[in-house]
Amino acid sequence: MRHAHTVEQVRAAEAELMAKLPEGTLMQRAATGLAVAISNFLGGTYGARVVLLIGSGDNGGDALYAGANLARRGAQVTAVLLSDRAHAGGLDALKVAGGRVGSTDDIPSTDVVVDGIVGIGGRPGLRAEALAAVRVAERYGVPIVAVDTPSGVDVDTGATPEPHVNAALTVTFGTHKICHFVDPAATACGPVHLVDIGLDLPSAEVQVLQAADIRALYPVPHGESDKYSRGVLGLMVGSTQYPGAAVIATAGALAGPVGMVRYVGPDAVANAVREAHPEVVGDGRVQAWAIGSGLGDELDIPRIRELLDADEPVVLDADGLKALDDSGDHVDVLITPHAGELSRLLGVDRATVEGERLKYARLAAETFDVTVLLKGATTVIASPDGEVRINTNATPWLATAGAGDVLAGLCGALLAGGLTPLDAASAGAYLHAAAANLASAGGPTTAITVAQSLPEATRRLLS
Ligand SMILES: NC(=O)C1=CN([C@@H]2O[C@H](COP(=O)(O)OP(=O)(O)OC[C@H]3O[C@@H](n4cnc5c(N)ncnc54)[C@H](OP(=O)(O)O)[C@@H]3O)[C@@H](O)[C@H]2O)[C@@H](O)CC1
Ligand SMILES: [K+]
Repeated sequence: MRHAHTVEQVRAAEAELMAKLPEGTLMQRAATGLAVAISNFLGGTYGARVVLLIGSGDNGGDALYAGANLARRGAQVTAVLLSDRAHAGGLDALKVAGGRVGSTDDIPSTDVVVDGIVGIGGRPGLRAEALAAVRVAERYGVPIVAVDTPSGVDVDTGATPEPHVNAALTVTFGTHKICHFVDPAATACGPVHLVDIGLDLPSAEVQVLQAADIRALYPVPHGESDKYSRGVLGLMVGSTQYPGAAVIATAGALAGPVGMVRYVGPDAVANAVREAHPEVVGDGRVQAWAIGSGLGDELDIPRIRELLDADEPVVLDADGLKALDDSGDHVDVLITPHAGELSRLLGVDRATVEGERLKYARLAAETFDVTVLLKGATTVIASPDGEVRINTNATPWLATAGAGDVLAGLCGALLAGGLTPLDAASAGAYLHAAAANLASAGGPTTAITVAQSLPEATRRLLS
């Protein structure tokens, strides 16, 4: 599992550790790890040209000491000072090692720009001098390695309301920060390399589950299992208007860990579902419901509300979200909106939700007392008790019609298999993305191919 802590948590852990160590130790650890990462990024240091963008704080200090390290190993290192103040010890170390102070004129011919403008002490946005330097790097296509965080992003929310650095690599220290995982800031980080500096941290605000974590959650059948004990999922999806949604959501459900799938809907749609999936049966007792994909105008809001209030857990998606209200106990409900659907639920515009995905996923979880899976390049999952998980393994090729129906069916199957809404959402998002990676292999794919790739993605996870 990977963890992301808030700035406040990092500052507290840093203060505790600094009190036990000689002054400057943490910065030396950070700078050494940064220098190694930059050297690896460049494929060597001898003769490499490095420009450091230096702000007024310790983020600049990290960059200056790393620059000194690289200069000692044969790099030509130039610091561009963007403020009246710069970390004095770091600047001395750079000069002693043979580095020099230059200007933005040095940027076009450099191999890499190191963003030491601001880190966890920064406010969103870039001041004029910093912005001008970053624009030169962008214009000349010079890659930027960000120190700790890409300057200008909002570290604790992942929002990017103003201009910011877009990094080719971010090198961070001690722990991940929320901006490393939550879009749009996560995209601005590029790959993130974590340098351990020995911080002792409390439990994290945000977690990213890895393959081993998902494997441990997945409901694997055993010798005594039968089709009922593995879980039965009811599907209330698709309509005469959108019969394909039913076929696709069923494919997602059948590729999950259920023993049986029941379909409830118009006869014509049920026939289409059974033609594609003859193993599907009709109405009866279930352990969980997946409701909503492709219901169109045929959704029966009173019936959906009955199911939301019943004991069985529910995945509520797409048109079904219209039945959600903020009264009642919905802790066993998982909703799977995209930003547009979440914006309608909360009465804010879509761009606002897209700009602050973590904030609005949490708000919806709290308002409706549900677990929220907010779909996107990085998926944000927020539970009503405040836990947050991010899924980061998706491919942009997954943005294709019907992919959400596969996810709803799969999450329903995981709920019917006995997982909590938070775990079902985590495993569902992870496996959906893993299947999409297999289906796409770097090219276009379809929702049905993603569903068909789920068994292989699951086999690879479990083996
Ligand atoms: N914590 C740890 O464990 C460790 C931390 N370490 C490192 O220290 C970094 C944090 O350093 P920090 O506290 O000195 O703050 P930092 O981010 O350099 O900002 C400094 C000043 O910049 C200014 N400023 C603000 N916004 C701005 C903007 N948009 N554009 C331009 N300027 C802006 C503002 O000052 P102002 O100019 O407003 O007076 C602010 O006070 C951390 O990210 C990591 O790299 C490691 O060395 C080791 C372990
Ligand atoms: K930075």
